[in-house]
Amino acid sequence: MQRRCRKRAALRPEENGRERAPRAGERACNPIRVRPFMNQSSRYSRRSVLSLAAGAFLSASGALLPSGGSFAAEAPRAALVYFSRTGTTAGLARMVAEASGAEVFELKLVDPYSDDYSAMTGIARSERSRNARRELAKPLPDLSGFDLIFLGSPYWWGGLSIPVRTFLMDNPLAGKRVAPFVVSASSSPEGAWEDLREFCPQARILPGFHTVQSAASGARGDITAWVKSCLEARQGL
Ligand SMILES: Cc1cc2nc3c(=O)[nH]c(=O)nc-3n(C[C@H](O)[C@H](O)[C@H](O)COP(=O)(O)O)c2cc1C
Repeated sequence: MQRRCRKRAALRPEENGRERAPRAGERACNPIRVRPFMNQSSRYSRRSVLSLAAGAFLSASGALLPSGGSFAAEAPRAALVYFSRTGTTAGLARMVAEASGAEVFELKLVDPYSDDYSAMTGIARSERSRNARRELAKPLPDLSGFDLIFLGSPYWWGGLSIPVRTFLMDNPLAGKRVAPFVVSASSSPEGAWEDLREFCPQARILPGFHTVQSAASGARGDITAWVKSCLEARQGL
């Protein structure tokens, strides 16, 4: 896992931040496709009806499958919510989605920030100091059917980005397991984990993943291992 930790005093944006324009296709995350359980032309033999009935009974009674997972734990109930301004978090989100099969929701702004870093960074800093919101474009993710939420954000001014903070103000993810991943130019991610504890006091926050921007494109191995640990944590609860 990529970690480059500095003291909190160093949690400031890089003046000549090494942001870059998103690469072609970087925002195109693929939502999971759910295969229908059975197609219309399937024939319901007596045997298949019996095994369906047995499955329903075992599921209702919470019995375990031979693999060790319960029927409920087999269902894809992971979602991925992220914001990315210049594409780095989006690239990580794509890796997380591929490793987890999570359904992907990208947060977008009604009034996006300027592409010019120096023009927008002071605005974001002021928003953070005022605990201000930045309105999100609809439709917003409906996470009611999910129990594990991968949450991706760039690191802004010592914490989560304003759009992710805005999302959490309205969606504190109570009762969910939250698996955060954060990318910064150089700072330690501690402020992001602190934000999460503040905004999601009733969520179970799993150990997060952090990388610096310059290492993000090479993080596939580390982030895939992290996703696996989050999925295992989900099954154990
Ligand atoms: C408003 C703003 C504030 C930032 N603050 C920090 C910071 O405190 N520490 C840091 O290391 N990087 C900081 N950065 C750099 C971003 O974390 C970094 O460029 C990140 O990769 C951007 O992710 P994205 O491409 O998904 O938008 C900041 C960037 C912006 C735009």
